[in-house]
Amino acid sequence: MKTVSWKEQAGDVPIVNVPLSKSVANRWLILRAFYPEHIHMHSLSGAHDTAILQRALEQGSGEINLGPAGTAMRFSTAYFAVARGRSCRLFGTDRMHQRPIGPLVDALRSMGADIEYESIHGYPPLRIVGKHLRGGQVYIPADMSSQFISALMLVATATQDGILIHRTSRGVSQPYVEMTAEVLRQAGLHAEFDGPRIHVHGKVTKRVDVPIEGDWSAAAAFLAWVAVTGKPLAIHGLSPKSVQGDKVLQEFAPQFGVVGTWDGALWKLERTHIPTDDVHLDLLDYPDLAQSLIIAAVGQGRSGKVSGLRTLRIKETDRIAALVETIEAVGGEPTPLSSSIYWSVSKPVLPNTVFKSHEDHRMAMALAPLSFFGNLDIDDVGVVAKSFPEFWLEMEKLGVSVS
Ligand SMILES: O=C(O)C1=C[C@@H](OP(=O)(O)O)[C@@H](O)[C@H](O)C1
Ligand SMILES: C=C(OP(=O)(O)O)C(=O)O
Repeated sequence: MKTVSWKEQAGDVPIVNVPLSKSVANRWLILRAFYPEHIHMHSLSGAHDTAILQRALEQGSGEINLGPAGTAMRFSTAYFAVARGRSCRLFGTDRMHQRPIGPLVDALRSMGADIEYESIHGYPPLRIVGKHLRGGQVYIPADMSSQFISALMLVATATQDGILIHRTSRGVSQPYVEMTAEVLRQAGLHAEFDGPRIHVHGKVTKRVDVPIEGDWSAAAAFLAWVAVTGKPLAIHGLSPKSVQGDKVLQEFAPQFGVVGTWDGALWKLERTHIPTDDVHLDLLDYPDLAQSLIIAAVGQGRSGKVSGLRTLRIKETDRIAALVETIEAVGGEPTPLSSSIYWSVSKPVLPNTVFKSHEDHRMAMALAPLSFFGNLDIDDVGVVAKSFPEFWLEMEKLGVSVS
């Protein structure tokens, strides 16, 4: 257990850094595994999840531990399914074994992949014997995780004919699919969309120097800090024209009374007022922003409703349940539904209780702005390393200390 405390800072507006995007890095790692001669990554996200995927690809066979890294598990499943002549067992944390993977396994098997469930049908651990796959058409529901679609897209280049993916239901986290397509195009591959169909084909034939990108998802915690505390800051490392969907934070900021301006490589954030209306957001496309934005609203003393949260129940923890617990702890009244949450709150009050991060990096980061109201006890602050190992060091620049 650690106590997070905040002290008013004097001096210039602080500049915080975001890590490199783990989502972008994870895509390039898969492509580099197919094309080590062509794809050159000059720096890598420090996120533990990215290190986990890198290690898994280097290990190449045998017992492969993917820990809590969901994207790494999904991408590795597709990668090892097409890794001819190699056998592996993919496993992770207990929570990983509760996160579904069935639709991806079904799609890969429909192309001839050899994948077996070790215990529960539809969930890791998996046993995979890599084979050469022809590719062709696959059908897959898109309403559980976009990572399944991205995984298929990333391995299409290793199949003989490429893959024509038919999405059989409305997609969640759609910008991540577009991010995958953009990365494929940057590598010189073809990713063509036609309604629910995505056709991915081609081979990498030229040298690619991988462009680096700061992590927009990580920026949500800093936007929330400004929204709750009213203290300005500047974020270094982001690009307004990123391939990441979470750059939508630029559009969400005004809903929290926060003005964002670009000054060269800095995104400067300043709160002009706390809006008096309720917060209404649909985050179907931006699930990773939910915790920070909801706690930002609660910290501003605003009620609201956020929809599009279906996938939050199957992430590092049941994030809807974790949010309910947090909102209740500060005196709000949350109502969870299957894919949304609404709540009422007036002024948040810090209770004498230990907040739980539920082994979820985004929960720990989202809690940070509550330290504005008093000393905040969190059971596990180290969990941030999954995507942002330097998070608490960056928060020190804002006057936050962890002891
Ligand atoms: O493809 C990716 O890099 C990701 C896709 C999203 O997952 P879902 O598609 O499962 O919502 C997101 O929540 C996750 O953090 C990263
Ligand atoms: C859901 C996340 O990651 P993953 O699915 O890769 O575990 C996340 O980083 O918020």
